[in-house]
Amino acid sequence: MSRSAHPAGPRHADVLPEGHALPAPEDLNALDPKVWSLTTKRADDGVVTVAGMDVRDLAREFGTPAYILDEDDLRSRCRAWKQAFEGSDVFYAGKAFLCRALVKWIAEEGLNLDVCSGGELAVALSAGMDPARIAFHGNNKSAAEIERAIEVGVGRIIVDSYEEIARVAFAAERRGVTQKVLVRVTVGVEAHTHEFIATAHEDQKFGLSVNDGKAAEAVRRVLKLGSLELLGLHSHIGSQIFDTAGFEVSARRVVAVLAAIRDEHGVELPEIDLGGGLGIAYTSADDPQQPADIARQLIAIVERECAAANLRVPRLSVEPGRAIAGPSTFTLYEVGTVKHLDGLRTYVSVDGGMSDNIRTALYDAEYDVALVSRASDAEPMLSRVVGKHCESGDIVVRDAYLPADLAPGDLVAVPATGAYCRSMASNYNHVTRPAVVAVKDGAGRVVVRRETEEDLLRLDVG
Ligand SMILES: Cc1ncc(COP(=O)(O)O)c(C=O)c1O
Ligand SMILES: N[C@@H](CCCC[NH3+])C(=O)O
Repeated sequence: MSRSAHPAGPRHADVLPEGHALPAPEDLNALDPKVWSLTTKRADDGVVTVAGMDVRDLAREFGTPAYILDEDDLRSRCRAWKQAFEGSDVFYAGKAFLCRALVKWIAEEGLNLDVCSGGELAVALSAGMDPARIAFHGNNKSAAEIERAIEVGVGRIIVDSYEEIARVAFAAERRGVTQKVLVRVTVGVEAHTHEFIATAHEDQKFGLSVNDGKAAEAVRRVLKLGSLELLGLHSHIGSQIFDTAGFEVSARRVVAVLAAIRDEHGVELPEIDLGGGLGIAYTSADDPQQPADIARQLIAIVERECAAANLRVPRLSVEPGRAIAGPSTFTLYEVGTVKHLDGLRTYVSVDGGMSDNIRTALYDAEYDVALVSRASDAEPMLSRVVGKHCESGDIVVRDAYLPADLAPGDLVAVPATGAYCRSMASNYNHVTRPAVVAVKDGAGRVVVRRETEEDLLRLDVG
């Protein structure tokens, strides 16, 4: 199990015991390439740079906190997925992080896009994404969202309930079109990840169960409806997964359903989508799989299972989100206060918090953190990096070592925050959400601007 995603419940004692599991790193100035983006480096003067830009200049020009997105890193991950899944389709999962610049990058790199709300669809369309390359997800799409998706011609809708099958069929019929759909099936896999982000066990809201026959009934219904074309089946077992056994079981069970459909209806469905979920390294202790490895395993299983069932091999899709966006970005914060609690730990308060990264509070996620505006030879200091919110659970990094000479005004950065941080950001305490700054070849540009108080007040029309 990953250190970054584990079952809910207390994991750390408030005070780490003697010889605790978090040894101080040998070199506090080192940046582990596993968790930092491709072009992030510590220069000879001790200051960290990304895409050739000094983090102090980034802070001066764009303010803090800021999500600093390394465009070369993100694009190189798109390419790695595209190459690994040659002959299959890669849909980037926009829920991880979505903005217009990113839509353009993934489209240029040959990826398709998975959206799961009308809002995500709107961003994609406004960036000029070809609707035919969009897959529309969601367990409770509204009638208006379905209408719009069909009106603009999204390539596929992943249907998630009986009600939705009827709604999509009706909307397509009214428009006189045939809508391509996949049925989302629940294959009964207990993915090894945090319970909130596992999605293929029986007791949950997503999909239609294979075990209790609801998936088979959904297929029957879709096949009867002339305004729907059943492309195939979809399965997504969860997120931040390191153990690939879950993906393998899922692939095997989905192919078994294809065989059952062939036996019952005499049709061989042309596609399967095995979702996203590949874990990334949040700390040096995490050891994620590479896209090429996961591709090799999945393709081999699907081919083997199809051969055994005497089925044509369907076209495969995958939907990585975190594995593409996550490692590309670090959050840059300025230290505001450093509070030493005798015999306990040091609380380092930064100028953001749970409003820009809810993952620590929500999933007990673990992160790395480093002093980036200078190097330091000071002793390691057990620290908790906390935000500025009115809440004790406002923790960004639960346990980490920072140099003991850390002081207000220093810049610290938390790596691997490109996925599910800006996209889950909030305005708690009326804190404005940070900018996303894309850096490339020695230049930075704002791709999502920082919110202002004016933005907050614009919605307050009372
Ligand atoms: C249907 C679906 N596809 C893809 C993803 C992306 O997952 P991840 O970011 O873990 O790759 C998710 C989120 O878990 C999802 O629900
Ligand atoms: N938001 C979650 C993952 C959910 C994935 C979307 N189905 C996370 O930060 O890990």
